Amino acid sequence: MLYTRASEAANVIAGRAPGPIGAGVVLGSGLGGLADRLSDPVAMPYAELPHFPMTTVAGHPGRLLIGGIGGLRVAMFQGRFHHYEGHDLECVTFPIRVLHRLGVPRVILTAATGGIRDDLGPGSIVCLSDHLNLMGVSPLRGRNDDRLGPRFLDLSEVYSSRLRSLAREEAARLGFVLPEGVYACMPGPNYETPAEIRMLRALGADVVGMSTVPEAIVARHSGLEVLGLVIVTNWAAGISPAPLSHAEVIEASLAVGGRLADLIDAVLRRLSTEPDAGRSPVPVPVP
Ligand SMILES: O=P(O)(O)O[C@@H]1C[C@H](O)[C@@H](CO)O1
Ligand SMILES: Nc1nc2[nH]cnc2c(=O)[nH]1
Repeated sequence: MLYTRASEAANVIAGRAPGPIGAGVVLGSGLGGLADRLSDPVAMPYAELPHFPMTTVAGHPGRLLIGGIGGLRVAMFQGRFHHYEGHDLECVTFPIRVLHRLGVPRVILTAATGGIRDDLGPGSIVCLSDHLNLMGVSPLRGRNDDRLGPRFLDLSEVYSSRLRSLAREEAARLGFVLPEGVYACMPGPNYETPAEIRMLRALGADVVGMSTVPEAIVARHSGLEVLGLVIVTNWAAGISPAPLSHAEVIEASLAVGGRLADLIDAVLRRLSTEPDAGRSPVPVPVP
C-alpha cells in the first residue's frame, strides 16, 4: 500500500537524517548542482532507500540530500522520475508522498522547459502561476487512501500565491524580474511538433515540459504548499531555429542554474525566518 511504502521510506530517511524538515526541493534536468548550497548534507542514493526506483535520464543523478540553508533543514531530490521512463504516476510522485510522511510543509518544484511565450526565451526563469495537465491521466487515479488526501481535490490554486509573491520579492532583491507563466505538461519523451506548440500557445501555455504537474497535484493532495520555478532551456519546437536535444537542455540548465540556485537559496532563507519554519512533525512510524 502506498501509505505504508511512503512511511517506510520516510522512516529510513528520518533515521539517517533526524529532525524536522522545513522544505523539499525537486531538482529538474541539469539542476542537481543546486544541492551544493546545502550545509552539512547527508546524501542518500535512491538505491539505498526503500521503494525508490532508479533514475534513468541524464542530468538526474538519483540522490536525496538533506542539509541546511539559512537555518532551515531542506530535503533536495537530485533527480526525478518521469512518466515517459515507463513509471506509473504513483511511482513518479513517490518522493512527494515521502515528503508528506516526513511532515514537510512545502515543496519547490524545478524543471527545464521549452519557451512558448514571446518574452520567455532561453535563460529565462519563470515562476509557475498555473498548469495544463496534458499527460492524459491524473496521478490521483485509482482507489483513494484518505490518510494521504481527499478523493476529490480542489486545484483552484495549485501554486501558492503567498510563495509566488515571496519569490518575486526575492528575485527583485537579487536584481531581476521574475515573470509568471502557465506550464503545459506533455507526456514526452519526444519533444513537440510545431503544430502542437501552436496548439499549446492557443490553449494558454507559456512554457512546456514533461514533469512537475503530477508532483504538484500530489503535493496539493498531501496538503503541501507548492512553488514552481522553471528555467527555459530552449525555444519550443517550430520557434527554435534548430532541432531540440536533451544535451542542449542540460547545457542551458547548467548555464542558468546558478541564478536559479541564488533565487531558491533566498526563498529558503526567507522561509527560515517564518515562525513555523522547520517545525513540521517528524514522521509517524509505520503502523
Ligand atoms: O525533469 P525535467 O522536467 O527538468 O526534464 C525536462 C523534461 C525531460 O525530462 C527533459 C527533456 O530534455 O528535460
Ligand atoms: N516537452 C518539452 N520538454 C522540455 N524540456 C526542456 N525543453 C523542453 C521542450 O521544448 N519540450
